[in-house]
Amino acid sequence: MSTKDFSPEPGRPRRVTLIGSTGSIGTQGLDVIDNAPEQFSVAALSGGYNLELLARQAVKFRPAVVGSAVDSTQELADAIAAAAQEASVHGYAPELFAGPRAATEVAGFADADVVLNGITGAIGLEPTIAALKAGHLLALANKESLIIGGQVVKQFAAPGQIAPVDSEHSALAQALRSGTPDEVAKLIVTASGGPFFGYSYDQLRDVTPQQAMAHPTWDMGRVVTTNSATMVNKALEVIEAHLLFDVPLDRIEPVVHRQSIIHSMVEFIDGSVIAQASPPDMRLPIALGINWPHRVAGAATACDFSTASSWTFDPLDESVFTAVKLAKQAAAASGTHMAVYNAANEVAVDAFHDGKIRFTDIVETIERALDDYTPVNAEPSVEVVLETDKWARARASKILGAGA
Ligand SMILES: NC(=O)C1=CN([C@@H]2O[C@H](COP(=O)(O)OP(=O)(O)OC[C@H]3O[C@@H](n4cnc5c(N)ncnc54)[C@H](OP(=O)(O)O)[C@@H]3O)[C@@H](O)[C@H]2O)C=CC1
Ligand SMILES: CC(=O)[C@@H](O)[C@H](O)COP(=O)(O)O
Ligand SMILES: [Mn+2]
Repeated sequence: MSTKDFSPEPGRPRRVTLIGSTGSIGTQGLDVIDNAPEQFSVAALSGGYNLELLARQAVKFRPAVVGSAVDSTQELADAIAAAAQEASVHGYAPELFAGPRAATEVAGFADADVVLNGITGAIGLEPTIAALKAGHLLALANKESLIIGGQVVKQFAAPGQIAPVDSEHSALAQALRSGTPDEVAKLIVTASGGPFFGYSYDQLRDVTPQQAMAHPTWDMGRVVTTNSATMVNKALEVIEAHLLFDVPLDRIEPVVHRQSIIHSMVEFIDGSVIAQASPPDMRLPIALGINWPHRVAGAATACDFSTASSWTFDPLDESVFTAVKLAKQAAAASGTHMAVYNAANEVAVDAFHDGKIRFTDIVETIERALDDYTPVNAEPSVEVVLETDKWARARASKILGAGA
C-alpha cells in the first residue's frame, strides 16, 4: 500500500459516508466523528433494518443522503419524520434510497471524501467497489469484500485508496511505516483466541451460540464474534493481510495474544519486531482509517504502564482450530476459492445461531463446500465472484440440509 494522501483541501472537514452506520463499527464511527466535528462531517448514512436508530442518526448528523435495506423509501421517510419530530427538527429532507442496492448507491454518493464500509459479509462487495469507483478513500472494516473479491477489488483501487480499519491491519499498516517493503520478513497477526482457547475438538462440539458470543475482549456484531470463536476471523484476516500488503501467505502467521492489546506486529529482516499496542477500542483504528494517513488526537485511551500487567503469547493450536490452514490452502488454490470459503461460513454461522448445527459443523461445512468446488474457467470479474458466492451458499445449504 503506498501513501497517497486523500486529504481534502486544508481547513475543510473530511466528509464521511458510513455504510452499516447502525452496527458496531458504524456507531463507533459516528462516535469518532461526533468527538471531532472540526475534522469530520457526515456525508451519507446507510443502514440495514434498524430504521429507528438510522433515523435518529440521520436527524442528528443531517447527511444529504440516507439509505436502508428496507423495501420502500416511504418507510424510511416516515421513520426520519418521526425522529425529526421527536428532536424538534424542521425542514430536514435528505435524498433517500431503499432496498438491496441502497448501500451501493449510498457508497457511490459523489459529495464524500471517505467511505467507512462497516457492513457485514459478502453484501459489502458492491458498496466497496462503488466507493472505489467514485474515487473515495475506502476505510475498510468489511474485510469480506476484499477477501472474496481479491484481485477483482484491488484492480479498482488506486495506490493508497484502501485504508484498513480491521484492528490487526491498522496495526500492521502502522508498523509497516518503520521499514521498506523489501525489509519485511513476516507479518504476525494477533488473535485473542476467542472464548474457546484451550478447548479440545470434543469440547468444541457442544458449545452453544451464547457461549460463542462471549468474546473475551471485544464487543462486536454476531458474525465477526462467531468467527472469532471458530478462528475463521483469523483465517479471513491472514488473507486480508496478504491482499492489503502483498506479503506471501507463508510469511503471515497468527499468534494468540489473549489480552488484545498488541494488535499485530511486523518482523523485519534485521530481527526487529515492531508492534502496535493500545487497549482494545475500535475507535482508534476507525479514526485513523477515516483520517488516513493522519492520526486523530484523543481518538482512544493509551495503555497505562503505571500498574503491573502481563502480555502473553501462545501458538495457535492448529490441530483443533483448522480454519487458518484451510483458508491459506483455499487462497492459494484460485482467485474464487475464498468466495466459497466465506459464503459457506456465512450460511453455517446462521444455521449455528438458528440451533440447526453444532459449532464444529461450521468449519466442516466450509471444508466440504471447498472440496465440492471447481472454479469456473473465466476471467475473474465481479459477476464471477457473485456467481461463486451464490453457488457456495446453495452448496452449503445442501450440505447442512443433508446433515453436516
Ligand atoms: N465490530 C468490530 O469491532 C469489528 C468489525 N469488523 C468488521 O466490520 C464489519 C461490520 O462488523 P460489525 O459492525 O461488528 O457488524 P454489525 O452486525 O454490528 O453491523 C452490521 C451493519 O450492517 C448492516 N446491514 C446488515 N444487513 C444489511 C443489508 N442487507 N443491507 C444493508 N445493511 C445491512 C446492519 O444494519 P441493521 O443493524 O440496521 O440491520 C449494521 O449496520 C464486518 O465485516 C466485521 O468483520 C472488523 C473489526 C472489528
Ligand atoms: C477488533 C477486531 O479487529 C476483530 O476482528 C478482532 O480481531 C476479533 O478478535 P479475534 O482476535 O478474537 O478474532
Ligand atoms: Mn480484526
